[in-house]
Amino acid sequence: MVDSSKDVNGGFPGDKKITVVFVLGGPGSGKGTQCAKIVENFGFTHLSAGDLLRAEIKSGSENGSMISNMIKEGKIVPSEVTVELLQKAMLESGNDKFLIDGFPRNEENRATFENVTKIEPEFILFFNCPEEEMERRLLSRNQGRDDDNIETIRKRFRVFVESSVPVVEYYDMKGKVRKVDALKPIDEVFEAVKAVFDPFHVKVE
Ligand SMILES: Nc1ncnc2c1ncn2[C@@H]1O[C@H](COP(=O)(O)OP(=O)(O)O)[C@@H](O)[C@H]1O
Ligand SMILES: Nc1ccn([C@@H]2O[C@H](COP(=O)(O)OP(=O)(O)O)[C@@H](O)[C@H]2O)c(=O)n1
Ligand SMILES: [Mg+2]
Repeated sequence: MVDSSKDVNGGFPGDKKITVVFVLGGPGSGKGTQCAKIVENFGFTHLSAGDLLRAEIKSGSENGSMISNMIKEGKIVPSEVTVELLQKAMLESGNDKFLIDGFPRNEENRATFENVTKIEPEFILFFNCPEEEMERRLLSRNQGRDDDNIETIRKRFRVFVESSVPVVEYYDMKGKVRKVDALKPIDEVFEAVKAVFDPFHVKVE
């Protein structure tokens, strides 16, 4: 018998509704920082595409050196790799609500996720931040990342403007973008983030 639920639910078991929020914004805009706070306050699982790719390098996967080279150059890793990692993490989590951070970063990311999972995001949380502030934050992030050097940062900003902003514009045309001023202090940014999540009644006590 053909299980048609697979076609409408991205391979997730049964007909459980899957809620996905894409969290976008330039490098250093505060996506990871705010996602951690959303997880503390609401019942979401945080999946950072960049973290999953870095974990894949560490695991000694055959794609490791390709991923590592692309990250050092600030380039976007082929979508089939990233979408597979995201889908695996979603299934393993057992949750039905996901913050997908740093994805989709280009049209190919967006189309591949849509084709593979058939999931349409609930909304896009977008952190708006000037480049000079993002540059300052990245240069003092101190997480030992190979790509937080000024040369790679400039490349990442360029990729953001050329490839990622068009994805945000695509969703903006659909009325799905919730834009937040990310230049403010962390707690003030989170106040604005909470206002975006509250109407969705997803808070867990
Ligand atoms: N609103 C903020 N004001 C000042 N610094 C911030 C703010 N949000 C995040 N940071 C800091 O900036 C750096 C980048 O934040 P991060 O959350 O890793 O951004 P992203 O995931 O978008 O690259 C981190 O060192 C973080 O502590
Ligand atoms: N969807 C994605 C997300 C990240 N990446 C790669 O991972 C790098 C770091 O992404 P990240 O989201 O951790 O970076 P930040 O925006 O958090 O600083 C990107 O510059 C890309 O090289 C990717 O190829 N595809
Ligand atoms: Mg991040």
